[in-house]
Amino acid sequence: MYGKAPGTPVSKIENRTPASTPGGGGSKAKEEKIVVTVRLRPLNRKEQLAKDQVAWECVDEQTIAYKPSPQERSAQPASFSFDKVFGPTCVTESVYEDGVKNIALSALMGINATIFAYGQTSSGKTYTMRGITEKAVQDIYNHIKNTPERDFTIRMSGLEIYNENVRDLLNSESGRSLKLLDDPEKGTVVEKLVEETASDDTHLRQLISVCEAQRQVGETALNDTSSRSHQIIRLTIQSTLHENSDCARSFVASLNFVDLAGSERASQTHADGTRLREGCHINLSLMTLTTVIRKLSVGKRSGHIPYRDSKLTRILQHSLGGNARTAIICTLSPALTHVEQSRNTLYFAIRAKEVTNNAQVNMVVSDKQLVKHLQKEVARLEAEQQRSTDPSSDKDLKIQQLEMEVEELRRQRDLAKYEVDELRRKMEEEQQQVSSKVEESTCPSVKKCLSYSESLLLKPEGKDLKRSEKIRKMTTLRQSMRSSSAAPFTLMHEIRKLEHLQEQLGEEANRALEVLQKEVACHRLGNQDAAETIAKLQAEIREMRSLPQLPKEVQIGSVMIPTNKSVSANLKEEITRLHSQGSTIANLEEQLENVQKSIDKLMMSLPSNNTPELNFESPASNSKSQHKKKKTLPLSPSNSGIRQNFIRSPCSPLSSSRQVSENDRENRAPENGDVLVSNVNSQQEYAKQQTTPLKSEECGGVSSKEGVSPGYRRSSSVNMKKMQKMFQNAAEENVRSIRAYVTELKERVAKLQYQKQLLVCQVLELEANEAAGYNIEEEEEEETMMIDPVEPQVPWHVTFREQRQQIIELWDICYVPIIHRTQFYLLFKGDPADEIYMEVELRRLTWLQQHLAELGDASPARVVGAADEPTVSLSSSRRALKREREFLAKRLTRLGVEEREAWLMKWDVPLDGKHRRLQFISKLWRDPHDSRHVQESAEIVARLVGLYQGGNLSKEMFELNFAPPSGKRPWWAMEWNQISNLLNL
Ligand SMILES: Nc1ncnc2c1ncn2[C@@H]1O[C@H](COP(=O)(O)OP(=O)(O)OP(=O)(O)O)[C@@H](O)[C@H]1O
Repeated sequence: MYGKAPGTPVSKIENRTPASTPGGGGSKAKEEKIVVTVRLRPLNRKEQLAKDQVAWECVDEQTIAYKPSPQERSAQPASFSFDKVFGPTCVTESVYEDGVKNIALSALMGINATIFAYGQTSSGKTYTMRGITEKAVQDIYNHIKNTPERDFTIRMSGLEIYNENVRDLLNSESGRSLKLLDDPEKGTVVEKLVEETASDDTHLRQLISVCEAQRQVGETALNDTSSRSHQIIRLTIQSTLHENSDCARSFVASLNFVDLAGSERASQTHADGTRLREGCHINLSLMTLTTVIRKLSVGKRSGHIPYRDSKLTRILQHSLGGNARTAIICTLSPALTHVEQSRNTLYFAIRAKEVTNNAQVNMVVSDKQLVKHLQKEVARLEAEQQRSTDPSSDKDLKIQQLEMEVEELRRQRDLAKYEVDELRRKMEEEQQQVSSKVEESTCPSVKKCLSYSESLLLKPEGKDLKRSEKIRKMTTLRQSMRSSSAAPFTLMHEIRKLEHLQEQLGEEANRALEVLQKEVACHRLGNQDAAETIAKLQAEIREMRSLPQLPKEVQIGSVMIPTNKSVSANLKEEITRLHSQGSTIANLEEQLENVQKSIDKLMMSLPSNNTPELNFESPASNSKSQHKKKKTLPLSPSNSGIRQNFIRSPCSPLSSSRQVSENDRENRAPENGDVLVSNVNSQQEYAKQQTTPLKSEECGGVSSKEGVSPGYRRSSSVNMKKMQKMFQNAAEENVRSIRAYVTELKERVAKLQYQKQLLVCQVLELEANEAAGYNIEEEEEEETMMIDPVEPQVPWHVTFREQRQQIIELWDICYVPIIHRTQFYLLFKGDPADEIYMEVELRRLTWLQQHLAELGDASPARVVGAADEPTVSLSSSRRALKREREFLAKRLTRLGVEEREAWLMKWDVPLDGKHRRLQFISKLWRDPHDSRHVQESAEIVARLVGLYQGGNLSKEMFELNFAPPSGKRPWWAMEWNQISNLLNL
């Protein structure tokens, strides 16, 4: 998973700075120099036994200084400064705490981190990295324990690069070399590398120790357990806020612990065979690492950075000038014998200090998290929209209120019904009493009056009886009654009043029901309970209204108004009794008023008052059956014209709205209520109703025929069925529109969801493109910068020294003939004009070294198209070098005896040895890390081959014109294009 982790899927990364980013966190990518620390170990046992001297001392917490011997006059710098320097007495815990902890723990916050140990063999890299890894694991799990709000996942993998082969340390049995793949999103990926998820810290430690056990270790002269490979332990740490949180993103970062193999000299490690080959590979990759660091140290625009020249730099590309925080611990041996190696390590460290990284917080959104988050969001939006548009919650409340109102109405109705019954009963009793009394003592005039009245009431004139005549007769009757006695009239009046009250009550209840029904229909569509309640209530009210009314005909027709005093007194008594019932009536009125108020309140609470007009027309064919209903349910509002004069709820808006003007009443045909005595069953009445457009049906019925005036229509009776139908239709329409709206809302939510997904996809695509674009740009930049390099910040003489050192080491590794070395060494001494020669030599050697490392002792390659060109392989080079040394040994006589012996003594060659010359010559150019030795070797070789004589040294001999070779030349003197051919580039 190497590719997965450092380059956490680029398309899913978002640059964010969490509140608690270690190291202060910056916005987006944060530029930061690599942190470089130096650790000087104590002299080890071998060094102590060899009575080696301590060559270095830690001057302060940031400075390490070379301690030259009194007789030594070195041109090399004496002290070096770094972020932190740890002396021989410092424990690993301090190195961790003060040097790398901060960087290691960045990985917990989504920032990639890498910790390297670099140094010569046996300087203490493995020793240091073990301790550092252990401390970091401990801290990581402590952090996890103290951060319960996040879920952490730690995956671990381990690999080693041995002889430029990548091996899986968690799956070493496979034994095969893993391939490196280039993923445009993830960077370099190690194919099929095993990655284990650590269940806890103990498990993680076990996994790490498995890796360490699998690592290639060998014995060398300097270290019994020398690491022969570069080891990389990688932890991938991912953390997410808990499920219930709204955050859909996770931090993800990799933390690399890199224990490099030590740089070493074959002569010091006495490497041979396998060790020599290992050393060759180790040095090659360390050389590339050095070159990468050197190039990065002068700025990323300093040209091509050769990450791809070694597997180590390829895998760690992110950590070297990329998206990671990096710490390098350079380990040093204090021994004087290793001073040159230590110095080289310090030069490397100084370079590394200049490298800038761009670490950023890596956040990923997993598909699962994204879907979950979007689902939540959609649900939230749906709920929000429903709340704002669908009044169902209010509706429920209103339905509840309505149900309570219905209940209250029912109660009041029962009460009213009971009181009406009571009244009716009492009235009947009164009636009987009065009748019997009147019969006993009726005077003829009264009888006449009553008979007149009776005839009037019982035999109505029909439609040709003019209203004015009727009124006139009524007035005459009343006047005569009044003149004879006011009591009977008052009684009659009271009776009418009572009757009217009853009717009014029914009417008001009827209206209330209409309103209620509308309400319920509107607010609780399809609510069976409410519909049933209403139907029941309606039936009950019908029943109440169909109760035998105060029988007007009988009541009035049989009344014999008494003329004598006793009768009058009796009547008065009765009237008083009736009056005493006023309170009952008042109660009724009050109750009605309450009902009215409740209804009014309901009306007010309606969302809108645009109640449909009750304008229903019935087909004529229905009129007969409707008429029948009318007989039993005479309580329609249209019947209340005159009754309004008796009782009116003064504060009822409904009542007032239904007021019919006196003129209207005068101009229309008489209604049921207009006649004092009516036989609604009579054919006449039936016929009258059939022809009167104003006739309407009670409770179920009709209204009128076509052509009636709107004003009248409004007051026409309500066809309940039709009304129900209409309400039902309206309700269905409402349901339809609400459904349509809900569907639209759902569509909008779906669209929103889709748009969101689209957006996420676009963002991912954009990021991917950006990542790809960045790489292209980077490549282009690299190309451009090769043509137009930016001024290096490091002074030329420093660069020159480093390059020369690299060249010298490469000569050694590649078995380059020593005469060539000598010539080059003596010619190029740091003149700025030499830069190009240095660069070419370095490149040429680097490629040769790589080629030789790959080829090993296999069949030598031949220059393409040139059968007579020299061939190259490690063994052939070694043989050629041997021949050259033999040649030089013969020339040793060119030195004077004295001088020769002095050299032999200086280089510990016995003066009387049989092969002393060859022995001496074999020591030439043997230690590329010892500058004094290199200098002396060059001087001697120059003397032996006469390089100083005749000024035969010319820079041009190191041709740069890349022209095809003329004639045979040694392979090491080939031009660049020849080497390219050789290497099949
Ligand atoms: N700071 C130290 N204090 C005490 N002993 C140390 C210290 N550093 C290293 N050593 C010891 O020195 C020896 C060599 O150390 P180590 O194996 O870590 O070196 P190395 O740099 O990893 O070598 P190589 O590159 O050959 O693997 C070991 O025995 C180790 O215990």
